[in-house]
Amino acid sequence: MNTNRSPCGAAALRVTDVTVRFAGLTALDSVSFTVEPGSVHAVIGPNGAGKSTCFNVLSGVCRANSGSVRLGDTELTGLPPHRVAALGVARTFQNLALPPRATVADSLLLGRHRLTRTGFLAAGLRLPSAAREARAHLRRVHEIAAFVGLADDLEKPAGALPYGQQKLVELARALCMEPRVLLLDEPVAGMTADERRATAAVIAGVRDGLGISIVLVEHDMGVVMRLADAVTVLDLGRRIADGTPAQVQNDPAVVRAYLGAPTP
Ligand SMILES: Nc1ncnc2c1ncn2[C@@H]1O[C@H](COP(=O)(O)OP(=O)(O)OP(=O)(O)O)[C@@H](O)[C@H]1O
Repeated sequence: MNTNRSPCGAAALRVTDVTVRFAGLTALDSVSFTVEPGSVHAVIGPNGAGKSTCFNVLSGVCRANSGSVRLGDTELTGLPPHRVAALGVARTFQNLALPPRATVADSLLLGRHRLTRTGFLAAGLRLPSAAREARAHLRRVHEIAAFVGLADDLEKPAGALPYGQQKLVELARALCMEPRVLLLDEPVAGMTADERRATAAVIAGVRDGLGISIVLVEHDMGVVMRLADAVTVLDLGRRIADGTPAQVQNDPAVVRAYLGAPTP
C-alpha cells in the first residue's frame, strides 16, 4: 500500500486546559496532554472519568467551555465535526455507524467523499475527469481494504460481516479520509479474543506503516498497555496521570482511582 498519503505530514495534537461543564457538573477540568506525531496515545479512566467527553471535544462534537485543541499550527477549537474531519482528524464510533445494506466497498467510498474534487454535474455527465477520479478512489479503497485485511470482503454487505470485521470496516472507512490523526472509540469493545488481537495488530500497523497518530479510548487494559506509547489517565474530569504505560500502571493515584480506595 502507498503509505505516503497523510495530507500535511506529521503534527502534534495539543490539548491545552480544556474544561467542559454540563449544568453544574465539570466533565473535564482543565485537561492538557499532547499526542506526539505517529504515536498511539490512550486516554483511560474509570466510568464517568470524562473520556467520551474528551473524545467529543477532539472531534468537534462537543464544544469546550475553555481551553484549546490544536493540530500543529491549526486551531481546531470550536470547529464543527465536518471541519475537524476536513483538517485531518477522523474518528470511529463506539457503536457501529455503517449503512447496513451498503457493500464494504461503498462504505469505504463514503470515507473518500471529502477528497472528491469532481462536482456532481461532471459525475452526472460521466465526464472523463470524473471517471478517472472515481477509478483512483476505488484503487485507494482496495489498497486500504487490503491493509486492514478486508480485501476479500469488498463486495459483501458490510452489515452481514462478523462484528469484529464490521469494526474493521469502520476503521478502514476512517483511514479512507487520509487522516493525520485517528480517534478510536473503544475499537475492541465486544470482540472475541482473536478479533481483539487482529484489531490491535491493525492499529499498530496504522501507526507503524502509515505514521498516523492515534488517540485511543479503550477499557481493555491489555490492549492499552500493549499498544500505547503514552497514556493519559482521567478521573472525575481531572488528569491524574500522564506517561508511558509502565509509569501510569504503577502510579498510586491511578491505582486508587481504579480500585476506589480512599485518598490518604
Ligand atoms: N451531555 C451530557 N449532559 C450532562 N452530563 C454529561 C453529558 N455527557 C457526559 N456527562 C457527564 O460527564 C461525566 C463524564 O462523562 P463521560 O461520558 O465523558 O465519561 P467516560 O469516562 O466516557 O465514562 P464511561 O467509561 O462510563 O463511558 C459523567 O458524570 C457524565 O454523566
